[in-house]
Amino acid sequence: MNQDNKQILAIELINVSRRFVSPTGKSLTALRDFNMTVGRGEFVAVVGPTGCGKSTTLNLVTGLAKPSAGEVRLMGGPINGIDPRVGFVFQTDALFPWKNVLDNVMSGPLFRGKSRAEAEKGAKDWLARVGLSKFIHHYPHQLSGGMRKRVSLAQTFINEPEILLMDEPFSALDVQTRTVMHEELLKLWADRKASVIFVTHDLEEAVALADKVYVLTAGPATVKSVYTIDLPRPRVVSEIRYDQTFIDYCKTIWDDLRQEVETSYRRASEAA
Ligand SMILES: Nc1ncnc2c1ncn2[C@@H]1O[C@H](COP(=O)(O)OP(=O)(O)OP(=O)(O)O)[C@@H](O)[C@H]1O
Repeated sequence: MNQDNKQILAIELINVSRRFVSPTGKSLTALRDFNMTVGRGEFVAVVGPTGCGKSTTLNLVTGLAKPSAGEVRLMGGPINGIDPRVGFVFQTDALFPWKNVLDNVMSGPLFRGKSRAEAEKGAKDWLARVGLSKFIHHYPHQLSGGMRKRVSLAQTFINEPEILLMDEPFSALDVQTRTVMHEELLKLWADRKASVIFVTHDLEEAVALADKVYVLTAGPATVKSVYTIDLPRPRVVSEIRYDQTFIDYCKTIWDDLRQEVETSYRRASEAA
């Protein structure tokens, strides 16, 4: 990558608004004057109260949705539909239940025109990296939640995404498995340094993983504050939570986020 390319931002949301029309015909503004930038290789986490507009932000970056106003840019250019440079990991697995683990991971490269031999070699390599070599002939229903999530990571990383969008990918997992998955994700990410937007409700997860944490306001979401997380890498997620700097970041950001969470709850109870 030459110097000029490095300076081009991976993702830009510039003065973006996104409005929806509800089934009753009422207009709802989910995002308002929203600005966000993600540099090349940067890991950005997004936190905000429930229903504020976090997933809507990701949908705009996928190209599945268009902004009502403003502009979304990827790698310095406009978005034209679904971009092959973008990978996704969501809360629910996108695994094909009728395919075994190997075939699930091979499906992306095959779709992108790789030969069966190449796809199989790549899939086996990635499954080894996520510790699932012994399970390649298993079907998704024969795996634990953590193992399925590992398959999802292999399925995503095999396509070598330059941009990785993650929407609460680990929220359905138990606490211990989540910590293991955090470590795995950071290891996979460190090798290739995709540019990441990671949406989560879990502030500690955001601080442990990210270079920057965006705090969103209660809906309509706009950016309330951006924190740079100056914790050294590589990070050991199971230990970082005892680090005083980590605790200080969590406290400071929670003070900021709590006001928005309270606003959101107050509005919900007024509406009820
Ligand atoms: N397709 C749609 N049509 C109408 N309203 C929508 C649509 N998608 C989202 N919304 C509304 O936009 C707002 C933001 O939704 P969004 O899913 O982005 O929030 P979120 O922060 O990701 O929520 P959560 O924290 O619960 O996951 C919500 O009020 C939601 O009801």
